[in-house]
Amino acid sequence: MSDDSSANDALGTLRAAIKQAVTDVHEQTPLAQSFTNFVTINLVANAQLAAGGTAAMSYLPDDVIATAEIAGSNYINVGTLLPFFKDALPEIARKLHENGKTWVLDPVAAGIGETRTFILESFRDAPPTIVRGNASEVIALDAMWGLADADSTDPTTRPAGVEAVDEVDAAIDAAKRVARHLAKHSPVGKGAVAVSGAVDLVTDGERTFRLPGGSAMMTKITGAGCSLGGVTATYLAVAEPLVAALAASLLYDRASEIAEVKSDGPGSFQVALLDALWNVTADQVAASDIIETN
Ligand SMILES: Nc1ncnc2c1ncn2[C@@H]1O[C@H](COP(=O)(O)OP(=O)(O)OP(=O)(O)O)[C@@H](O)[C@H]1O
Ligand SMILES: Cc1ncsc1CCO
Ligand SMILES: [Mg+2]
Repeated sequence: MSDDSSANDALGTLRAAIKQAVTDVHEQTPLAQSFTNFVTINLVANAQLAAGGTAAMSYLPDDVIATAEIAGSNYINVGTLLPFFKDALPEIARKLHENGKTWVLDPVAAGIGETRTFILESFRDAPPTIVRGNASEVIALDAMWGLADADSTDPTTRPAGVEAVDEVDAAIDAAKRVARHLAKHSPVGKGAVAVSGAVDLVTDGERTFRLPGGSAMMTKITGAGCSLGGVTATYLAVAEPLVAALAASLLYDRASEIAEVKSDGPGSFQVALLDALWNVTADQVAASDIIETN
């Protein structure tokens, strides 16, 4: 840990809140409900359990809205789309908003296809509390919601399937704009954006942090990002958005480092990742490198 001394107090407060969030999840086993893709649904639920929370997967609006009454937070991931999602997801977002419920969005493959674009655009005025995506997805969402200045363009950006083609740093300005937009509409008055990659980036629109570490093996299993979104919702059940996003991303970085050492390829890596999510301590998460940036 090598924090700049002038920033020590603020970072110290944040570390204490991160440690508290990890501890609270283990002590309170909060439920985070997920409406998530069919590729990685099992990993999402298992990762939420391994982090200390509980899971429930729902798809029909009345079921999602009823379950949200007993859940601490919620998670929506648009990775795989079915015809009814086009009506269901805008309705679910609107009702979560009306009912003052917090939720995390993973805008998987943002920018691809009319249906996905329609759904993601509908979230603009009933937005999530946290967006967790890769750089390409966050850049696409910022553009879709029209948050960028009219004169700023990013010619390198294009839809990227479910994998990122953009570097995390290319998404800093977009992430800050999206975070400020989320905060404006948030039921808890605050929002956050987590951009994953080799060095993760987390911002609440005011403060921005780089989180180094993790494992490149995360890109060799499916659902590392999806399950990180689910675990972010687990933490959002007990903590404010910035703390939840930081705690989840840091837990994933520490757990994936341990899993890489213990495993022998993608199959055993996924198993080792679940074990490590379970075994990493609140102190280990809170002691991680956190680099505040502009
Ligand atoms: N090159 C890398 N080195 C270290 N960690 C990485 C690297 N790439 C991704 N990660 C980690 O993997 C996790 C998921 O991030 P990633 O950017 O792969 O999400 P994603 O593209 O949405 O994944 P998916 O869609 O497959 O679920 C994060 O914890 C991130 O820190
Ligand atoms: C592979 C894949 N396809 C749709 S969602 C998903 C999981 C990773 O985002
Ligand atoms: Mg993804």
